[in-house]
Amino acid sequence: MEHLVSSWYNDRSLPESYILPPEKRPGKLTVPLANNIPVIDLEGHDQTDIIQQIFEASQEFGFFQVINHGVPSNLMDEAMSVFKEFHALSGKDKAIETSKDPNKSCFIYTSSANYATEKFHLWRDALIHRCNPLEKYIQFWPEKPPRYREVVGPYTAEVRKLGFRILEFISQGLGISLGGLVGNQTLLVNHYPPCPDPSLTLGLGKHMDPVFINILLQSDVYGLQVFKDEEWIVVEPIPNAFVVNIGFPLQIISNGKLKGAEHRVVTNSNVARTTASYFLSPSNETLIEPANTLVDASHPALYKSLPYKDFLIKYVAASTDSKALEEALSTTV
Ligand SMILES: O=C(O)CCC(=O)C(=O)O
Ligand SMILES: [Fe+2]
Repeated sequence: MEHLVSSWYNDRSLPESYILPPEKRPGKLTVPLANNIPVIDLEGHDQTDIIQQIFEASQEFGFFQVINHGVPSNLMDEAMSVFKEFHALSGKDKAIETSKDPNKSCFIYTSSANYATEKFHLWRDALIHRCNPLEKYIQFWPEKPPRYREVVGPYTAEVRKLGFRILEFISQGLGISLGGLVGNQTLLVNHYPPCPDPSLTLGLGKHMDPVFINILLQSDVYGLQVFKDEEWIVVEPIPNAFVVNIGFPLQIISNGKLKGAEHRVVTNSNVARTTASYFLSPSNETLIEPANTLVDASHPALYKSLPYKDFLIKYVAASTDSKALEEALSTTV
């Protein structure tokens, strides 16, 4: 675990292997707050209104935030505390706590998971584990910090409910049913320590998520940005909100109606940032293809059809280059 950024970053300048080529550097670190992504109140409106707002945000931005979403705020705070405590453990403890499953349903990595082969590294450590069914996977989760399982069990159960509820709203907006297509449900706890030079590196490079949706707890530290109309816009931290984003498989299934938004994470030099992504992914056999009901003579299928497991192979091959992925899957090139 000697490579984990949190094991060595203190008092060091940025090692060369973290310096991005000029065209990949973050550029302006302060980006405009105007034109920010929509904040949707899940309590304050009738269902039709909520569906409409989610649909419009998913079309225009591929991103929105939700408030009054039903996940208790004390559970969100406690989960964030244990996530931070986990990343504050020694490298040795983190290695022990994430090696309980020989099938690797829980593990820790740094940068992009291709540490050994990548051209440059990213300023991030990540804990990842499966969440559902809970009885199957919880035995492989960390036992340090001592409250990890006790807090993260109920937290993931609540976020899962919220995720399915949002997927149902999206289903209704599209007129198709997505809930039955969900396979893996995964928690990814990202940690970005304070960085000696945020202008030269990134926490996460520009990417689209290869999942249906991500329900993100982003804490109170800025860092997440969305690429829209050739500009980076900030996803402002809002107390007790979740950030939701649409992944590329939903862009395909919706035949381009919804947007699998590109996003990235910038670092900062003052404080550590910890975030937790809860991914709802399609099952391996799900055909990732434009839904029949969304294809007609005036809306031809924009994408080829392939099972999710093969989609993932193409996703990995494109190595976060969304244009290459679009080209690999498009019917028109
Ligand atoms: O840490 C963040 O703000 C975003 C994380 C993210 O994009 C991801 O986990 O895919
Ligand atoms: Fe992401």
